[in-house]
Amino acid sequence: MTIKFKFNKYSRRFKQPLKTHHGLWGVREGIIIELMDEKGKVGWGEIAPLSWFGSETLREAMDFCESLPGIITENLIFSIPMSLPACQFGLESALTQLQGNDEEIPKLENSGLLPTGKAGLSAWKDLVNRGYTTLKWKIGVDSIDNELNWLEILASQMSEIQGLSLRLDANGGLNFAESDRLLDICDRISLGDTSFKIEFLEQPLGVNELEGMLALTKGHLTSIALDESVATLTQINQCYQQGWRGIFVIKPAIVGSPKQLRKLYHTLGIDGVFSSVFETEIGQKASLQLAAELCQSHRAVGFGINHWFVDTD
Ligand SMILES: O=C(O)CCC(=O)c1ccccc1C(=O)O
Ligand SMILES: [Mg+2]
Repeated sequence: MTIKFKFNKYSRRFKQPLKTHHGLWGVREGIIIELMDEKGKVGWGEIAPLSWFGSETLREAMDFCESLPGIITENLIFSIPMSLPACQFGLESALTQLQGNDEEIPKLENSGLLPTGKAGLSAWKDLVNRGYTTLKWKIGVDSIDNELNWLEILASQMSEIQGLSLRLDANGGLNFAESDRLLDICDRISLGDTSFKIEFLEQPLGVNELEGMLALTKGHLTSIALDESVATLTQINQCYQQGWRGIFVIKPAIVGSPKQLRKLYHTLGIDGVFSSVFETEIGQKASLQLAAELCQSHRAVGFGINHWFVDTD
């Protein structure tokens, strides 16, 4: 079976740049893949690299696409190297759609992403009005004292509505002492309230500080989730081997081959939270199908990001 291969670069602007410890991000660029079989059936896929998170760069993904012939095979798709994880995802999910193995977009509980910093305080209510009960707020950007103050305010405001929970994402921007202090406060907030919970703290320390994060899990009630440390399948495996049994954030669009992710997920039996990389609807659909298939927990997925784009909502 031969498959026609086409690709197109896209660019989408955010209403406001996303502020994280990695800096400001204002435009999402990626590649849309179109595969066509001999009968003219089409399958769409998306390559949405995030090089500051550990995937290949957009340039490397473009070079790879430009190196491919106009007619490819299934074999080629399953031989894309591990060094191009976003390309593995994009072409494999396009193939899945071409072969008709994709289903409807499943309805999963979603977490809404708040603007970073003080802006989160005036934005949470709007997201709750849109139906979100889990929200995520980025930290590790301002001074720890400011952020801890805002957290106390945000938590006390949110706890006035029954059944809400909050995720914190430091994007590796804290040190051990700051994380320890923050976790103490999170524990106290969650213990003191029967209805409001801080679900987890995501990636408090840097990518290579697994030992510190293992140490932080001891002595705190609040869970820790790895994100940047487990951006790719290789990293998931390494962190598991080094003893991580906490939460793993899985960003399907950059983690690598869906086929290999299925295998690893089942072998390790991990507690995963599936999350977006600001991909388009095409990448989101393929990611959410994987989340619905693999995720056994009742954790919300992190795809509440469409309100960030200029051309949606
Ligand atoms: O996970 C979510 O809930 C939203 C997505 C998100 O936070 C994110 C989106 C793009 C790049 C990095 C991250 C991140 O989790 O750090
Ligand atoms: Mg994160």
